[in-house]
Amino acid sequence: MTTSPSALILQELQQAQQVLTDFLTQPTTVSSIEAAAQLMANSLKNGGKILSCGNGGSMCDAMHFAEELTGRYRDDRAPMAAISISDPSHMSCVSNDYGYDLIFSRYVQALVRPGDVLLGISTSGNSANVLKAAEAAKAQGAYVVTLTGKDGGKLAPLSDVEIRVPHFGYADRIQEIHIKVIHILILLLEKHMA
Ligand SMILES: O=C(CO)[C@@H](O)[C@H](O)[C@H](O)[C@H](O)COP(=O)(O)O
Ligand SMILES: [Zn+2]
Repeated sequence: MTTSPSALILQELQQAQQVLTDFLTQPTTVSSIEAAAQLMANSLKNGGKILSCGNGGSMCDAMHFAEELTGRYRDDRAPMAAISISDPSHMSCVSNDYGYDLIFSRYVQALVRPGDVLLGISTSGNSANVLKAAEAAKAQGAYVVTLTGKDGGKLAPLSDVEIRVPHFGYADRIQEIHIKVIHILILLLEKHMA
């Protein structure tokens, strides 16, 4: 029996609601978002910057995060120092010459300085290029904030602050929460920096 479009729509929305409820009731959720915003604000106040990275939809989230800091979120305010690792010419060069796993870490090595923050986004917590970026950031003396899913994967132990969506299904449900967290982080950063 095939599912009707209306049943499918309801099923998708209800599942999204359940994933949000599970995230809300997870004991670490509020404190981890608060800690991530504090870490980022301290870095910016000390002249640092935030780099963000991820694959596929999570690259779009990394770009979304950075552009709302350099550009604008809700209201007018001073720009904040953030950049997503998403330059296609850099990514094609590094994947062609060194391998796809190094596209983010090489950028981190080039630009990240002690006290900066890397925001690594991975729904599985296991994408090799995000893991290598986190390792490179730590080696440069920077902090690592992560948005993960499932059990946090190998990215969890590399994180100074991990914000995890404990959903074990498809990536899209996890990403839907990640974008909410990204907007909350920006809201908190604006309060810290005001
Ligand atoms: O946007 C989506 C799924 O919603 C996809 O493009 C997804 O981001 C890609 O499959 C990524 O490669 C998944 O990587 P990750 O989240 O496991 O690190
Ligand atoms: Zn998607």
